[in-house]
Amino acid sequence: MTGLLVVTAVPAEADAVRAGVADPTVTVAPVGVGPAVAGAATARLLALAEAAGRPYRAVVSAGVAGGFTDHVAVGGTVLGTASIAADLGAESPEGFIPIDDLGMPPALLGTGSTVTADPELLAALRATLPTATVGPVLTVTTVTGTAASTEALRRRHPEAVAEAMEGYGVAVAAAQAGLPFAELRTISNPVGPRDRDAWRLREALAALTEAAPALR
Ligand SMILES: O=C(O)c1cccc(C(=O)CC[C@H]2O[C@@H](n3cnc4c(=O)[nH]cnc43)[C@H](O)[C@@H]2O)c1
Repeated sequence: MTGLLVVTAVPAEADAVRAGVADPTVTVAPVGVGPAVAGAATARLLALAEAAGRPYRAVVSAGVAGGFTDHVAVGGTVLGTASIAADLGAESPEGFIPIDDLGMPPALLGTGSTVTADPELLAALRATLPTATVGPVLTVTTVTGTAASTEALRRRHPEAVAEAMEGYGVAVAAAQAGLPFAELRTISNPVGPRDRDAWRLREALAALTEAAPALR
């Protein structure tokens, strides 16, 4: 039976998702932190399943995230409409230039800096998680930790609801395998100046378990 592949960064997130998933066809795999390792590991899992004659039918990147608090509170649940590689591009004296605007040949860009969530998969998740906040989720390779970089991200992506470190990488792996993709996050901390005391990891992992039955 083909199933859904849910990838998390760390084992604690995978355990939280498994604790709530009821569907036996769902596979939950912790694949590592950051878009490169998560993307490569997801691509490998998809290829292995395909070679074994049991291809996955869709991929979800799940885990905790920082929330843009004008959109979502700590402890809240987020569904991504798109996963955006927010720091993929070039700096300039005039500001950040996304990779899409650097004039590269389209064949070198792949999906560009944005992968849109699969509309049907997103609609199914929204139907079972009606209170989730819905909007773009940024993928960053450096956790935002100053007021200035938070403001810069907000200016460039006013609709973004959260930032995390894997979604875009997982999304590219899914896109290259021709599979539907979505991102599900629960908020462990506000995006803003670094403050480890503001972290609510336990609450975010509990919220992940509560959201997990939607993964089916
Ligand atoms: O030491 C810190 O200041 C710090 C702040 C936020 C996150 C971290 C991590 O090491 C967690 C990375 C891990 O969790 C996801 N995540 C959670 N919150 C955020 C965030 O605000 N910005 C980016 N990623 C976040 C991420 O997907 C990673 O898997 C350390």
